[in-house]
Amino acid sequence: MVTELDIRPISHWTQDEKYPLLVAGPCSLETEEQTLETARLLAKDPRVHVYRGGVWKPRTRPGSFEGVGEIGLEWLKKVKAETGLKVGTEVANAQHTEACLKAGIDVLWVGARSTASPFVVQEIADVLKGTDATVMVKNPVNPDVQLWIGAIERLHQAGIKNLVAIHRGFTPFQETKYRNYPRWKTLIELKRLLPNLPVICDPSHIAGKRELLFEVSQKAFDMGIDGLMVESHRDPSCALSDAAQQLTPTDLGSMLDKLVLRKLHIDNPSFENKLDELRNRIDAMDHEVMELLSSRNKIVSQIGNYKKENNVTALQIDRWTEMMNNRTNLAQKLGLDETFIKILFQLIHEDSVRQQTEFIDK
Ligand SMILES: C=C(O[C@@H]1C=C(C(=O)O)C=C[C@H]1O)C(=O)O
Repeated sequence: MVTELDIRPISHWTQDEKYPLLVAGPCSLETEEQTLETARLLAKDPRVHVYRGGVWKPRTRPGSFEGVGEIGLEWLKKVKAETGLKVGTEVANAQHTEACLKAGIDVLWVGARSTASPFVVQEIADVLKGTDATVMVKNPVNPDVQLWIGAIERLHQAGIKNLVAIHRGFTPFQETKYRNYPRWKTLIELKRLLPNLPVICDPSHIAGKRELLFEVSQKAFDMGIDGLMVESHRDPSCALSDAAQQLTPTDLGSMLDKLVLRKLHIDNPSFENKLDELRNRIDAMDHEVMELLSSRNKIVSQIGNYKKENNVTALQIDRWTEMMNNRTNLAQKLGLDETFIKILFQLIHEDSVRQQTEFIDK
């Protein structure tokens, strides 16, 4: 179900119509000096809106650097006073949230592990009730769009209107080149279900390494993302957390220079006309594809009928294997992506078998 939540655009709280939103800063605040020096370097770039810095770090296993705690909020206050940047940090419970409200932290975000826990999100929302806080919600660690939406709804029910979702990738279940694999189809689904929710991308947690940051960020802009949250440290080689994925403020600037920003729409009638013409052709083709699928289905049910009369199984594994080989060869010849064709025919085949078993067992 598509829901129209009363969510404000990012420009409402950044007071800046110049998209995209850029949130940058170290993974963790380590010392007052590191906090301020990194902030001074980042503040030189007018593209940076919010200075981020982790104060309470949710670490996978105990024993690693778990953040400096509340003293970090004092350092963020100094950053705000000195540079004029908005400041933000991650909150993972009611106590963190209260401390941030007291310190006047402008932007709070809920981390991926917290988003996965409705109790945690609710406790944060309860503290924020009645405030005009700005809250960003990272995707849960698993690609569950409803859980992500649920967290956003809990905050919205508490009256929070400055909401932003952050795509930071999902925990991989097998070896991938990413630390957390990006799953653009989950993002597309989120945008479909909550059309007015701004969404930004955290390429640092997706990439896990500096070298991949550019390609992930560009892909995010190609998908129409509203901004980026990027980890940046004055000297990443000495960072106490996420050393491999942070950029110096200078390298962040160079990366931003190279990124091509794209708009959802442009005001150009001849572009619109050409697009309409091509989209009409796609509509006609999709129509034909569906008519062909419907005709295919009729043959599948005729075959189902014969199978029932002759007590033959619905699933015919030899025929299916032969078909798969034939379809993937054809995909190659036609320049179609083999994996896509495999998945497409798996779906078609699954549906045929479902139809036939339902009919045979009736
Ligand atoms: C249609 C049939 O039944 C099943 C469905 C198939 C299909 O959708 O093409 C192929 C093999 C069978 O597993 C058939 O036996 O040919």
